[in-house]
This record gives sequence, structure tokens and C-alpha cells, in this order.
Amino acid sequence: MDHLLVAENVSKQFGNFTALNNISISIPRQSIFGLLGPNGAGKTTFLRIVNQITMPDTGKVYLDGKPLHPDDIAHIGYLPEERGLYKSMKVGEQALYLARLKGLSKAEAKERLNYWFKRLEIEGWWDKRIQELSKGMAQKVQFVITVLHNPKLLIFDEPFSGFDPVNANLIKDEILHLKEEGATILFSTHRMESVEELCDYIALIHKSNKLIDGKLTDIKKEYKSNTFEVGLDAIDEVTLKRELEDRYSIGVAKFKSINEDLKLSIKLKDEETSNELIQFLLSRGKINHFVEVIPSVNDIFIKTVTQNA
Ligand SMILES: Nc1ncnc2c1ncn2[C@@H]1O[C@H](COP(=O)(O)OP(=O)(O)OP(=O)(O)O)[C@@H](O)[C@H]1O
Repeated sequence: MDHLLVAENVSKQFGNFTALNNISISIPRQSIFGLLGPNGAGKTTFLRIVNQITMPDTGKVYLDGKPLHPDDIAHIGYLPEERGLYKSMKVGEQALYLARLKGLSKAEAKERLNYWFKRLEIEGWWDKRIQELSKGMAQKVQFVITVLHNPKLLIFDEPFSGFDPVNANLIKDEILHLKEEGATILFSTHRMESVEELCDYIALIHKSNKLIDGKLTDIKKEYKSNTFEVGLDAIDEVTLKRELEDRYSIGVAKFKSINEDLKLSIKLKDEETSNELIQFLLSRGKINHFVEVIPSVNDIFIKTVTQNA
């Protein structure tokens, strides 16, 4: 597979404390990669290494097949966790200044800023001072500055923190759009619903070690347990429950439905198929609901972290 970013065996100590222990992560080109982990797991440390703010003690990072080089900063857009803009400067003035630092000519910077300000509906903010902006407003400006030079790699540390649901959705759509346009995106987040909606790949870091890594759909397949939620109007509930208990491991399902029916979660053995279960249920009543239980990223996160406490 074609990877834009490859980190190999990256480790980082702060004094006696190991912040990252032998972390290897590969990010396919034009994909969205979510870096997950509890507070203090090492996510920001990893992102700072990729941005060459922190140097790893051991290990290597490659961009486009070549070891990271200071000039690569031109190809990377980084939205850091601590949002820093000069409070007394005006929004437009500051955006132009930062765009120039990224190597854009004044005319080009203006054109791109106009485009992005319009796109994010913040045209009216050009002459406001940063100190007049709310946290979410300042973050929108910083998002624009991060993506302005069309970097091939975008790195967002908690891009949604501080945003209301409308703006969080707007930024989510922009991230998807940037991917469509060719960017590769690495971001850290604690918002599991954003991971579900955005990520093609994830890695979970816990206590400086990587515990999970891969394609999100593959990880979900690995964590699912051949369990189905069933809702049915049974002809004879008591007999059916007994029959099911003899064959499968069953529990009470928690899904909501408008029917006053029997709601069960039914775990099949590895070799059994859903068709066999449906076949069995067909003659026992009317099936109103039949869905495989797919673990959420939240479930996978909690299970993995608590098992490795
Ligand atoms: N400059 C530093 N000096 C000493 N310790 C540090 C430094 N930077 C990070 N650490 C430690 O490394 C660990 C990992 O921190 P990091 O910020 O990478 O975690 P994180 O996964 O981003 O956490 P969060 O989800 O809370 O943002 C923490 O225990 C932190 O205290």
C-alpha cells in the first residue's frame, strides 16, 4: 500500500518517564487516520514528533518515503492542542502574516484567505481583534491558517474541542472535503462519534504503547462477537425462550422499538450463521427486528483500555 507517512519504532522519554514506547504507524495516502488513547497516552507527543517540534529518542519518521526533513514543514499543516494566536492583532492581519510565513505570496495568501473565510462564513471577522473572538471563533481562524497552504499532510490535535455542534459538523465536512481533494489527515480526538464518521484507519495508544492499529472496518470485524439483536412477536414466548436457551447464549436486547415484542440478544457459535437463526425464528413468530451487533469505537476503546489497566 502507498503510505504518505511512516513512523518506525518511535520512542520518547521525558526523564525517567516513557511517553512513547516503540510506536510504529503507517498512514495510507488520502486517508483519515484517528489517533486515540486516554489522557496522557502519548498522542500529542507523537503528533509533535511528526511536526519536528520534539525529536524522538529512537525510531524514524518518513514522509513520502524520505526521512523527515525540516523543509517538510511546508508540506504539513498542524493545528496544535494549545491554540496560539496573537491576541492584539487583527484577524486578517494575522492570517496574512502567518500565510506569508508558510511561503505564500501576498496576493496568493489574500486570495486563499478570501476563499476560506467565505467558505467558513467568517468574512465579517477580518478586522476584528483576536481578543474579541470566542474560543470557537478563534479556532475557526486557526483551522483556516492550518489548511491554507494546501499541505499534503494535515495534523489536527483535538480539532473539535471548543466547537458547538453546528461548527463541529462544519469542520467535519471540511476535513472530509480536504481528503477528497487529496490530503492525508492524521488527528487525535476523544470524540468517538467523530472517529466513527471520519476515520478510515485508527490506532489506539495506551500508556505509551500501541494496542490497536488498522483499518476501522477490519478492527470492528475482529471485535464483533457473532451476536444479533432480535425483536419478534412470538407465537409462544415461553417455549421459544427455552428452545433458544438450549441452542444459543441469549440475553435481553436494549434496542428501542415501537413494538411490544420480545427483544433478545442472541450470540451464535463461531460456525453458526445468521441465516440459520432466521430460519429457526421464521416459524416461531413475526420477526420485526434483526440486526448484527457491531461494536462501536467507544466499546472497543473502553474494552481495550480496561483490559490493559
Ligand atoms: N515536555 C514534557 N516533559 C515532561 N513530560 C511530558 C512532556 N510532554 C508530555 N509529557 C508527558 O508525556 C505523557 C504523554 O503526554 P501527551 O500530551 O502526549 O498525552 P496525550 O495522549 O496527548 O493526552 P491528552 O489526551 O490528555 O491530551 C504525559 O504523561 C505527559 O505528562
